[in-house]
Amino acid sequence: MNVDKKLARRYDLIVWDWDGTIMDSTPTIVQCIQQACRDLGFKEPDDSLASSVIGLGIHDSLRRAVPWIEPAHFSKLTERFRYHYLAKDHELHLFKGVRDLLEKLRADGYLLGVATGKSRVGLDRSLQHHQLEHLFHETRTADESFSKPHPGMLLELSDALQVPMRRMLMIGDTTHDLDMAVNAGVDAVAVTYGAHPPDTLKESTSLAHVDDVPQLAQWLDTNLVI
Ligand SMILES: O=C(O)COP(=O)(O)O
Repeated sequence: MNVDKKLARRYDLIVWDWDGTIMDSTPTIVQCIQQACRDLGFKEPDDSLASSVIGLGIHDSLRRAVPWIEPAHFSKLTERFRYHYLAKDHELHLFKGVRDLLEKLRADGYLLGVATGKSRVGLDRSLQHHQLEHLFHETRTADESFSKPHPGMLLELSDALQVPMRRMLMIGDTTHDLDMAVNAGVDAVAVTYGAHPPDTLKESTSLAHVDDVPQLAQWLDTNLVI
């Protein structure tokens, strides 16, 4: 490898959000939240409210999506959500072009990580199903670490891979991802093809907003090096 090129890199570690950034899962998560409410006879959140909570981890997500129900009902609601999500999990697909992009970044020598609101079991199942495990150096899930927007997952990735915050880049589709990056002092790029509407993302701090995977690849190609 060309030493000059290595020295000119702006980032060493690229941390990815999972749902809505790598995995095209927003509509499914929204439907499962709504179906879980219907199962139990609760008023369901509309699409916008249900989408807004994606990424916060299952417990915080449901509490924010369905604030009108008694706390005692949340464990049952969580169980119904999991039931519906598990039935659909294997039908979900990656956003077109993401696999190639991850493979290229890995081949170019970047460290790759995941910071997700998913559970460890859910992330590992998805990594395995899509045969992506070999691409990521470290992953963090909200149930084993900290929920977004707490910076804990990024701090742990920094520690585990020995990469300072200023050498990390976060890629995510929600304000929760971008706020986590701000709280950790990490640069971020927003993708607008996931759970949160572009207008909401544009109010958050990030280096750029990209509308699809080819645009993301183009942005990375130009901006990963100085
Ligand atoms: O809340 C979820 O399950 C999705 O989590 P993520 O968007 O942080 O990957």
